[in-house]
Amino acid sequence: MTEILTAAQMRAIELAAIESGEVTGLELMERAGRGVVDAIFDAWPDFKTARGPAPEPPKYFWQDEDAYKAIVLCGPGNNGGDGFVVARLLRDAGWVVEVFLYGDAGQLPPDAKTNYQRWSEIGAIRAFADISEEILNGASLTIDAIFGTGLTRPLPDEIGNVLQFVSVQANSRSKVRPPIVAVDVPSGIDADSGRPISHSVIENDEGYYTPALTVTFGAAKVGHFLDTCTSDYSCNSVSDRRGPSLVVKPIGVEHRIEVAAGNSRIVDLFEPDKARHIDLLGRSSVGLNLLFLSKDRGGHKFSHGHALVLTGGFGKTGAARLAARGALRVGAGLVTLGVPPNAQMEVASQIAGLMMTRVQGGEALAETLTDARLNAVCVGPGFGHERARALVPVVLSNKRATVLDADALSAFANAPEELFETLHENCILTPHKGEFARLFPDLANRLAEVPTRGPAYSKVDATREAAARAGCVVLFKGPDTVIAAPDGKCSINSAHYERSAPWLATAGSGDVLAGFITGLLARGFSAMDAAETGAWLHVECAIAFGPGLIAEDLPEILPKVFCELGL
Ligand SMILES: NC(=O)C1=CN([C@@H]2O[C@H](COP(=O)(O)OP(=O)(O)OC[C@H]3O[C@@H](n4cnc5c(N)ncnc54)[C@H](OP(=O)(O)O)[C@@H]3O)[C@@H](O)[C@H]2O)[C@@H](O)CC1
Ligand SMILES: Nc1ncnc2c1ncn2[C@@H]1O[C@H](COP(=O)(O)OP(=O)(O)O)[C@@H](O)[C@H]1O
Ligand SMILES: [K+]
Repeated sequence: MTEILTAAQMRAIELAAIESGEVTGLELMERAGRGVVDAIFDAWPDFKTARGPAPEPPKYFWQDEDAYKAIVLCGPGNNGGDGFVVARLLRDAGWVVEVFLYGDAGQLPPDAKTNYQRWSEIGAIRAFADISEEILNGASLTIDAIFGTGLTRPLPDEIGNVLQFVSVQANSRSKVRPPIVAVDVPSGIDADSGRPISHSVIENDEGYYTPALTVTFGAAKVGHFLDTCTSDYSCNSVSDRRGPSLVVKPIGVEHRIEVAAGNSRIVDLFEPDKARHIDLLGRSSVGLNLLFLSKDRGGHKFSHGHALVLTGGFGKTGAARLAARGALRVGAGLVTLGVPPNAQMEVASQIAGLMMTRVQGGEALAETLTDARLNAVCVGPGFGHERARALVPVVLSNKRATVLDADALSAFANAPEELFETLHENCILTPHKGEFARLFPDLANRLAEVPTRGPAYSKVDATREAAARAGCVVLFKGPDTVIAAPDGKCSINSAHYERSAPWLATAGSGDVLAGFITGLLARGFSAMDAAETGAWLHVECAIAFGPGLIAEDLPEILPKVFCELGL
C-alpha cells in the first residue's frame, strides 16, 4: 500500500518526529535539501560529473563562465529554508548559485532563518524584484522553493509574475529552456488538491508551469496526483523520458508513515478519522487482488462467473461489445450480451467467444435475470437514454453486482435522486467529468470554482461526497481517476509520471474499463476491489501497448500484462 498524505498529515508526522526527540527540524530540513540535490544529480548525471568540488575563494565562481548556474527562489517559510540548503549544497558541488528571497528575512521561521544565515556567510541574497528574464534564462536550473505545503492563500502579484514567466519558460515548446525543479510542491499549487490557488497565472494559455522534476519528502502528497499538478506541459523532461518526474526522498520520518498506514497509534495522534486515508494504487495495493485473478486449476467456466453486458440498439452496439470483450479477457467465465432484436444481426456477426441473448425491454430483462448464474451486469455503454431509463431500474431491483456507465448515468441527469434511491452497495458508477457533472452538479460546480484558499476542494473530496450520496462506489475517471466508497475509503489511480498513459484518451477506452470492472465483479470481487483493480489494469494495459493504442487493443494486451504479473 502506498499511502499519500495531506499537508496536515505530513505536518503532524513531522511534528511527532521532532517532539519525540529523534530528530530536529533543522536536521529534517538538511535531509530535505540534500534529497533535492541528490535527485537533481540522479536526474541529470552530467550536472554532477561535469564539475569538481567548489574552488576557493567564492568570488572565483562568478568568473567561471563554464560553471553550472542555479537560480534558487526562496519563499518566507520552511520551503524557502529547504531552498537555502539546496543553494549551499549546489555551491559545494561547484555551481554558481544566485538566491532570491521573497519577504522579510527577519520573519523567517527558525530553521529557515538558520539556513538563511548559513547561506549569507557564503553568498548574496537578493529581492524578488531583482529577478529578470535575463537572469532566469541564463541559468542551467531554476529551483522553486517559494511555497510548499504551507500555501494558504492566493499568490501575491510579485510571485505570480515570476511564476507566470517561469510557466511560459518551462512550457515553451519552441525553445529549450532551463528546467525547473520544484521543492516539495510546485509553488502556488495546493498540496491537497493539486489545484492552483487563484492567480492570473492560471489563465495563461500555456497552463500552469510544470516542473521537470518535483522532489518531495517522506511521502508523496495527495495533490501531486490530482488536477493541475499533473498537467503535462513541460518540454524539459528529465533525461530521456517524456513528461515531468516526481521523486520521493526519505527524510527519516518514513517509519511513522508506515505506522500511519498500519492504522496504529500514531495515526490516531493526528488523524482519528481513518476514512481520510488515501491510497495511491500500485502493484502492491492491488497485489492481493491479483492473486484472486488467477483461475482455479480445477474450476470450470461457471465457477468464474457469468457477466451480462447490455447493448444499445442497431448501430450502437460497439461500446457494449468492447465492454464485453474486456469482461471476458479479465477472466469472467462467460459473458453474454443482452441485445435488442433490431441489433441481433449486427452483434451476431461480430462475436465469437461471447454469447448473446435477446433483451428487448424491462420484462425481457427481468426474465433474463431469473438466471441466478448471471452474477454481474454492465449497463450504459452505447445505450441511449430511453433504453437506460427503462432498463436501469430493472437491473438495480435485481440487486446484481452492477457497473453503471455512460448513458446509464446521463439518462438520470434530470432526476439523479431517483437513481440514488435504487443504487445498492454492489454498484459502481463510472462517470467521466461530464457525466459526473450531470449527476452531481453541485459538487462539480464546487470543483470548478477557482479556489481562493488552501486546502482547496479536491477531486478526492468530490468523489467521496458523491459516493456517500449515491450509496455506492464512484469511480471518477480522468488521468487522475479517483475511486471512493460510501464509507470514505478512497484511492487514486494515477496515470502520471512513470505511469503516464495519454493514449487512453481514445474513444471507447472507458467502455473497456467498464467491462474490466464487470468481469472482476463476475469473478466475485467486491465493488471497491473490482473498481480499483480494473482501473489499475486499464492503465497497465495502456502502458504495455504504448502509442497508437485504440480501445480494441486494451483487452488484447491484457494477457501480456497478466503474464508479466506472473498470473
Ligand atoms: N513536513 C516535513 O516533514 C518537512 C517539511 N519541510 C519543508 O517545509 C515546507 C512547509 O513549510 P511551511 O509550513 O513553513 O510552509 P511554506 O510552504 O514554506 O509556506 C509558509 C509560509 O508562506 C506564507 N504564505 C502562504 N501562502 C502565502 C501566499 N499566498 N502569499 C504569501 N505568503 C504566503 C505563510 O505565511 P502565513 O500564512 O503564516 O502568514 C508562511 O510564512 C514543506 O513544503 C517542505 O518544503 C522540510 O524542510 C523538512 C521536512
Ligand atoms: N490523458 C489521459 N491519461 C490517462 N488516462 C486517460 C486520459 N484521458 C482519459 N483517460 C482514461 O480513458 C478512459 C476514457 O473513458 P471515457 O471518457 O468514458 O471515454 P469513452 O466514453 O470514449 O470510452 C477513462 O478510463 C479515463 O480515465
Ligand atoms: K515549491
